[in-house]
Amino acid sequence: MPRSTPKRAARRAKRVKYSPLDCESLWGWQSDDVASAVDWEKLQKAFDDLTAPVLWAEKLTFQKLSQSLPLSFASSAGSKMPLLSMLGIDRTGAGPSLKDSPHFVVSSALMLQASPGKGRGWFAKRTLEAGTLILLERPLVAILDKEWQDEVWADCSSADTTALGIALARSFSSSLDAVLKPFHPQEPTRNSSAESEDEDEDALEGMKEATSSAWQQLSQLSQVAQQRLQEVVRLNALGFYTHSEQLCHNSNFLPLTGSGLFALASGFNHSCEPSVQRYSIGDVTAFVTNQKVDAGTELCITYIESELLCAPKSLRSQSLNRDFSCSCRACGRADPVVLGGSRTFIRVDAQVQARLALLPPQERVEAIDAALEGQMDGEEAEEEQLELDEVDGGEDPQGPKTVLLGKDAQELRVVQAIAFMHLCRWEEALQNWRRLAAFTCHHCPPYDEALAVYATQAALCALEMKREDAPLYVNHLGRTTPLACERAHGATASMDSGLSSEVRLAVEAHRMAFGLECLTWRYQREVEESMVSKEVKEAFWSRKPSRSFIRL
Ligand SMILES: C[S@@+](CC[C@H](N)C(=O)[O-])C[C@H]1O[C@@H](n2cnc3c(N)ncnc32)[C@H](O)[C@@H]1O
Repeated sequence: MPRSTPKRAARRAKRVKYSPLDCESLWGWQSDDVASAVDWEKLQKAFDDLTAPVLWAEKLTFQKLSQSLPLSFASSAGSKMPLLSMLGIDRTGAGPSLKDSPHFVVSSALMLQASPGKGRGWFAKRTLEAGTLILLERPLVAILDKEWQDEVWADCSSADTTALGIALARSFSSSLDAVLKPFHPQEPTRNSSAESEDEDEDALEGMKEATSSAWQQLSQLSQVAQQRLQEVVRLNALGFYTHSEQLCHNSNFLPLTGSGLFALASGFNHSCEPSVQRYSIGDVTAFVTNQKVDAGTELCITYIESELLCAPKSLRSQSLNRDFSCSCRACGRADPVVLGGSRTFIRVDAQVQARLALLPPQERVEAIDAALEGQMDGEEAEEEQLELDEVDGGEDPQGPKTVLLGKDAQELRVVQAIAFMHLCRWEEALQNWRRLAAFTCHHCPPYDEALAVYATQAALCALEMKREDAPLYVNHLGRTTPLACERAHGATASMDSGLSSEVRLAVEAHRMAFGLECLTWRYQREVEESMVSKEVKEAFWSRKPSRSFIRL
């Protein structure tokens, strides 16, 4: 794709109108029960309206997105809270003129307090059950990835935070100090550059030119203010990604991927064993406990991709790349596999997956079998030479030189499971989905969203197998006659006991990952675009147990 020149990018940036935001006037809702306080129907309808037109993503900007998705209340139980009061900051003005649209809904069980060795952090005031929605927040400012993808510097590793920094400076130019006040770091940190050594030099140069021209437009920003702003963004920005884990249609929502600065959520510290996970609907980001959290315990999220949490410690810390080393329980344990020195990692990224997807399904199945046995050739795999820190036990001379990390094996098994479904090999597909789910249960944080996705696909395959076995069903490749439909309904009633466990697992995993029951609207396209038959899709929805079914 042709990249625009820095001059053109700067001209375009000039045209975008940023409305200044003032933290004094921002407010939200504090409630004992966040999930019941929010008007989900309204949010879902607005999301559907936004994404329904064929070219909905054309010209979509963060500003348009945030204006399109309302955060409103279904119940009036709770109280209005100014943002700054939530952050424990005294307000200077005569008092906020609270604007109509709220920025967050936060649980009354949350408390921001000092966390030894980490600055501040969010703690639970009372015991929280797993699957509790504790915070729903939209960013103070954000930028969609598609808004800077044409820039010359788009390939630099810190491009997203640079873009966010510029957007922040433009939005808050009049009151930047006040806006940045609550954010870490209060003092400049040493490792202020996140640029990696192997960056493309042209891209880096382009980024420097473009950003310096953008900063020049913000002439009121002193060098010190610029540095503070860049640090705040680097250490607090959170990515958002709508429907990230979904397999069949996740690319439909790629334009909703971006980075934002969240005033309340930036109080969460990192752990490689996080007790809180997050998901987004556009820029509205939800935080949910994934385990029971006792009163007085700190609530942590992960700053790295959740798939990487099962990778060796040294890889986790390379990916973290912040102003601290993690000393969570997982980092205190020795890695189960001894790795040291130089290893070639087979990296299964989106390009590798796309290349595999181009193979006919049977060849794809075979290529992945070979890859899982460590025989992936350079055509299919991106190889990456990584120097690992020695971990306990030193280097194992017998150890493999080529390593396929668990998270990458997972990616391959997903592609293979989909290939099995293409081939109507439901039993093998089911085994893959179950294996994926089992790995997620053992190695990822509890109730990772991936589990809900794998369990959904497993349930669909199980239904499909049952359907093919049952003589009363017509083959899905043939036509369904009214008689067959009638008989099929009789058959599905008797299938309940055997299959409800697969479907129930999917529903339960989903309920816990999201902190609410939104299966139908969140997973509709995932199920609709799955390769199973129409009857199975209908059976899946009709078998969805009611809430009373679900043990929390
Ligand atoms: C988004 S802020 C989190 C809130 C921050 N502690 C505060 O006081 O505002 C991120 C910063 O918190 C600190 N931090 C987060 N997790 C940490 C951890 N596990 N150990 C030590 N410091 C941590 C680091 O300084 C990091 O750059």
